[in-house]
Amino acid sequence: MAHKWTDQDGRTYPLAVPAVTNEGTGGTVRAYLLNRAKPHLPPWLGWAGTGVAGALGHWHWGESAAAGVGLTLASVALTGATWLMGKSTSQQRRIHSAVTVAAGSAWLTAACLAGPTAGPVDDLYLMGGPVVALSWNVRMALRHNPEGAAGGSADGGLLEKVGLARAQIGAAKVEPNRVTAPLALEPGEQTNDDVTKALARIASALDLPKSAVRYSPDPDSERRGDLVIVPEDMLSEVVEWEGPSNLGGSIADPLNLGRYDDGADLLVWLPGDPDAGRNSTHLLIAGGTGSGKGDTALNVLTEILSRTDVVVWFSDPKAFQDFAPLRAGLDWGVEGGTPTEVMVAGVEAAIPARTRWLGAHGYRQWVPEAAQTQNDPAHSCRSDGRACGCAGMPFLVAWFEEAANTLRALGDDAFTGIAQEARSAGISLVVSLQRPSYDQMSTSTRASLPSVIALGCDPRDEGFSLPETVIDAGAHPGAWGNRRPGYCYVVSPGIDESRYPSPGRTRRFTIRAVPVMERLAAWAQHNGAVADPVTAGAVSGVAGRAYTGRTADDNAGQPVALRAVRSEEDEDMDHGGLLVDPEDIDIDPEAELPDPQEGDDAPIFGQETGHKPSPEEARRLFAAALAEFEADGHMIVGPKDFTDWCDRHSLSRSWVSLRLKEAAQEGRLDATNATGRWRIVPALTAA
Ligand SMILES: Nc1ncnc2c1ncn2[C@@H]1O[C@H](COP(=O)(O)OP(=O)(O)OP(=O)(O)O)[C@@H](O)[C@H]1O
Repeated sequence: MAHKWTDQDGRTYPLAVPAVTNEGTGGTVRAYLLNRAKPHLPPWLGWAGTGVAGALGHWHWGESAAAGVGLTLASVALTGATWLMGKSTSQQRRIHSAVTVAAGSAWLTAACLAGPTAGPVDDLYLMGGPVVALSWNVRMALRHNPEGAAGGSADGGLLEKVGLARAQIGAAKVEPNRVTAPLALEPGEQTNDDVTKALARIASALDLPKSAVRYSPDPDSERRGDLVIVPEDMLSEVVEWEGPSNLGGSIADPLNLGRYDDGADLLVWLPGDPDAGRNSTHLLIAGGTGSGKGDTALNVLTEILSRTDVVVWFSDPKAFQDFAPLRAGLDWGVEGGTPTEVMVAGVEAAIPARTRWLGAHGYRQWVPEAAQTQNDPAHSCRSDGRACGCAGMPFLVAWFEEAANTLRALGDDAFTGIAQEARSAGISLVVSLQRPSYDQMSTSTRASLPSVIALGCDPRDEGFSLPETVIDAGAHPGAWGNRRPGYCYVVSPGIDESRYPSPGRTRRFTIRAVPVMERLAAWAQHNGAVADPVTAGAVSGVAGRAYTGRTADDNAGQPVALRAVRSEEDEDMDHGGLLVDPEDIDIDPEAELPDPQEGDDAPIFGQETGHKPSPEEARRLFAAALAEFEADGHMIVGPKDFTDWCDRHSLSRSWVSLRLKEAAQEGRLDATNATGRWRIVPALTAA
């Protein structure tokens, strides 16, 4: 009979599976029932066979004593063999098999020797046989129960195939392109680790990529968790950046960097949130060459610059190759080398000043209200409890592009210290690396960056980018290399931990994005925050003119607060004072300061070579050189910066080295974390 189905429009389709229909012949129904009953027949055939064997055995061996001994021994041996062979199966099945064989062979022995109808032998056959056969039928029926109610796994053998037999899958939650199945493992036998080790095999069994299968262990149980399967890669479509997600919002609002593979927004928070019990964080952007690190950084930076209560200090040794269109929106932008060292010193100086200010205004950590004028008596620094009206303090993002050299020069302890203290000062550090590996950044420095955007990398570097637990749960940025630009895993406070192993993708920046970025930078210049007097004062105290507020070539856009600081500086100068860190107040920077006039008269450059200056003249030249460096904003110096100068004045670098130490004792210089490098203490009277 042909099985067909006709739809409402009269179209006919062949049916792949033979259907049982009401109009079917008796033959069809019989065949169906026989088909269903077939698997249950073997125990009954065994019962019938044992009966026949008993009758034949009695006819043959009924009178033989030797046969009696042989049959008994054979029965014991068969039962023992069954028990031994059942070792690899479940305990329950082993006992069931052994009891069946023992009962069958004992009855057969009795039937052969005494006769199948003697005494209770026939009754035992008629009552015991069907019970044993039925027990096997029941066992089979339960094993095929589609709900898995009897304890077998209902995964169609998948878990057995991947070595997780006896684990149980609960009711799966099915969403578009995502199946989440709770998994319960065999108590005492299996652990969550066994599942993470089996993830690649599960992906293979399902014919999916490794990254499509993840496991989120239940933090409260070593044998429970969620198996998440995302069959289709919904991230393959490239999404271009068209503009910031929340122009004019607060930095406390999430930064929207792209999307996850289920279409959800990829969000990151930099400041903490006391209500949510979340701390502020520092962010590492890690990815191999061509992984889309540059575009990812642009996603982060454009989001930050679109908020009104944050300022950004940005160091880029690659001369703003990628970030040029946004430069005007930065409060301070520097290139690599010494200016970056100065920026690090600036951050170090800003930390205590900002922490003090936050504490004085009753903030335990930075919150958006701290960025507003302090009109709330609850956040007053006045002792009489009235509102103080102090200018607000915007959040500060200090960003170090391609930071490996900077961090190495700074040293682990110094960086760890800065990172730790910055969080309570309303400062987030953002660090990007050329290559995510431990030869670029030490373990302890890595550990002080709690958040990461991990883009494609070399498989050997996965352990650097992501925490082990996230890799175990199925995250593999190494599988992408540079073939999937913008694909990333994000680990950061505020994101549900079960999301950590889910891949996301940031947006792509093309040439079309450039004018939009330029408009954003111009917008930020006029609508974004400017450094508050406390931060600007602290950084000017170490960076002097190197700190520009906004960018070096943007005097018109100099922030209002900074202008205020500058005029305070002028006042200080009138009174012969200096704007210095309170800690430095007892240093007398006047001690060996060059006379500016004299400095002008004594040209640093253009001296006749070969003329060796007198010791007094040499010292004067040296002081003038320091003043010149300062005027240029070259605030961190070491002997190597004096190489040309030494040649011109026939002085040695070791002489310079000694003078530098001397100047440090006199307070003109301050030690940095790098040996032989000194920070010029600004002498605002110079130049
Ligand atoms: N989210 C994305 N979607 C699609 N393509 C992207 C995405 N991000 C970046 N790309 C593309 O991938 C390529 C490499 O990106 P990018 O230059 O940002 O990588 P990189 O990691 O910064 O590399 P390098 O370290 O060499 O500068 C570029 O052609 C870029 O347009």
